[in-house]
Amino acid sequence: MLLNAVDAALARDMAHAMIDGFNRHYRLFRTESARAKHRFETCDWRGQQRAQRERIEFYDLRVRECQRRLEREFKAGDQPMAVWQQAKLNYIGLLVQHKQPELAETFFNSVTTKILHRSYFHNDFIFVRPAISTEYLETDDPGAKPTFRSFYPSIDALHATMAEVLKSYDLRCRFDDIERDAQRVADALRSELGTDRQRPNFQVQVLSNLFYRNKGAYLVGKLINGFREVPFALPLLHRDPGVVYVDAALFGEEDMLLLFSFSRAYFMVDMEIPSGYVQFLRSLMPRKPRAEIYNALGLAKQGKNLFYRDLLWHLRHSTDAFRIAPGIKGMVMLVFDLPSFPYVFKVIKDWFPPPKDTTREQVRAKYQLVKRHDRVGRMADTMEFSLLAFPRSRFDDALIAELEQHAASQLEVSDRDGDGQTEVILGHAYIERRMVPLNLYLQEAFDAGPDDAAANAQLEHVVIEYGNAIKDLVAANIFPGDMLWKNFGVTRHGKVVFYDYDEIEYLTDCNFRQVPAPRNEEDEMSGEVWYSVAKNDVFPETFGPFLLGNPRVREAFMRHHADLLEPGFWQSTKERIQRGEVLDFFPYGAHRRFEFNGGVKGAGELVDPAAAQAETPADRADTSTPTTAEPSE
Ligand SMILES: Nc1ncnc2c1ncn2[C@@H]1O[C@H](COP(=O)(O)OP(=O)(O)OP(=O)(O)O)[C@@H](O)[C@H]1O
Repeated sequence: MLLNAVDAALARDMAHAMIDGFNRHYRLFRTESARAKHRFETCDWRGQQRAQRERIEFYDLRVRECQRRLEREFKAGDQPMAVWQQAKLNYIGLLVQHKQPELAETFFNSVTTKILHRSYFHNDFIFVRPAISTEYLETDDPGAKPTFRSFYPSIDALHATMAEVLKSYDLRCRFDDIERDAQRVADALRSELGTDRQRPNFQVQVLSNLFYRNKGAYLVGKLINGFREVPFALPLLHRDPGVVYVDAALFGEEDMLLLFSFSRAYFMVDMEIPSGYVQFLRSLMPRKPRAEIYNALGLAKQGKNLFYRDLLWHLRHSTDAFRIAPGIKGMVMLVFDLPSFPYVFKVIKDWFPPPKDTTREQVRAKYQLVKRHDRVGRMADTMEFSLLAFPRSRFDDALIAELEQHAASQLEVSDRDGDGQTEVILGHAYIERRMVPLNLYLQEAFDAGPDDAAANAQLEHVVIEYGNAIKDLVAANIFPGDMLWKNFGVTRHGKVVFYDYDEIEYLTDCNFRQVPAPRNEEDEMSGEVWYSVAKNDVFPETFGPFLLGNPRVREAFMRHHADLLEPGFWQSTKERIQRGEVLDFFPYGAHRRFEFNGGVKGAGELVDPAAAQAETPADRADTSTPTTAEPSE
């Protein structure tokens, strides 16, 4: 439809206002991410954590600002479809030379749906698929570093190249001993190559900016030898304030997946061309969806947008049915999944049976707390959706009955968009990665019987992991509240991760108490709690009966984690946090540290099985082993 001159100018101005809004957003996002370097250099750990938390809010603030401007200056909500269509076309024109076109498209969607959602439920104005390609995008700024850089060492002089690489980041810190670190990294790289001979195409490629998270900076790249590519990441830590060293060399897709896990805080990286970073990272982790990579880089809305596209695509190419998730049903959350898709969908129930004493708002606040908190590799990240629509034909009847019974307020079964298909529309839902519920995982080991060595090893491993998960959460100031096995899941890497957030509290808000001695025989024989209990009182000695009914589990647990049943452990951790200690949680075990094993991958596992399991050595070794996570103050 042709627009008159006034409307054409309006559409053009709307597109400009929209891109101004996005550019302001990305400038602030990038500046905050770039400042991570200075915070790392000056050991400003509290500042780093604060910035990580606060950056999460940036997007919604900028979307609201832009929405207000469009409504105020252009009465955008009242404009006819033709103006919106033209505004979108103009916007596409503005993205042709843009360096973050995919993010700008998502921003357009966010602002547009906010303004138009009341007027048009079904609208054609958003970017359902990308209009602008991000392929081969690179910086035009002659002074800027490209997204990644290549170095061409010889296999025997790898250490010299690695020293050059380490220096190239211009960190305003002194390396403790750069020659030693470069040598260690070169040795580790060579040992990864094994007996492979050097091929003509032998190079090291590294992303041009470091990845910052909490107390660490990570150099990410790959070694290429002929057709073989070895992904690697080098964690840099401070030995003393201002003196840094390379703590370990992480290799291969599995190590990268742990580094970029959905259960950790988002990285801060200064990226002019985020799609270039994503593409490079994807070459290191081909099985990780791009949605999750964007998430890990703190670009959560892009992650969510891509996830939703992946979900629609998956639905289009699968035929299985949504079903109630395996495991023990929640009292607060109704959980379902699609067997062919590796995520679960969680809807808050309309009411909660006793002893649950919470509200929908409180549950949402707890999920929000987790989103903003450092998840330390032990809490699953969630994406929050409203008005999620699925074809009714993909739901089994038992699940619909369950939704009608427990979450009717969130359920609509209708053909709202008038396309002739009945849909299930959920008012609000969380989506998170699917894991194997720990109770089911343990049951498999029980079913195999006590003589099955593999099952015994599996049992021991997850019991150790379970205790480690709790200790990590506790060190991060999180009291999980409900620690039953069913509230934890086991990831593909055998890691135990917590996912039930409705009862979590800050550790510092809890009061850990010893069970008082019985006053008389009546107290002693009483099956009831005879002593007074205040709201946030916790009695660690009472955990045992709930958790350790199975003798095999009990035996393994008591061998590794008996301290969890003593109030002293909890109290002393609480005191450390109250003293202001900032602990960090590193995405690799103690056995991977150069100073622990000389940098040889796989060595050390035999030295101390418990430490080898541990990904955060400091926190459970607060007394003995050298640590990677040291208190900052
Ligand atoms: N990420 C996940 N992967 C696999 N299964 C999951 C996941 N999250 C939840 N579940 C399944 O759904 C069940 C209920 O989930 P969740 O613990 O979040 O609900 P809840 O209502 O908060 O539980 P509770 O009654 O213990 O408070 C779990 O016991 C588990 O079986």
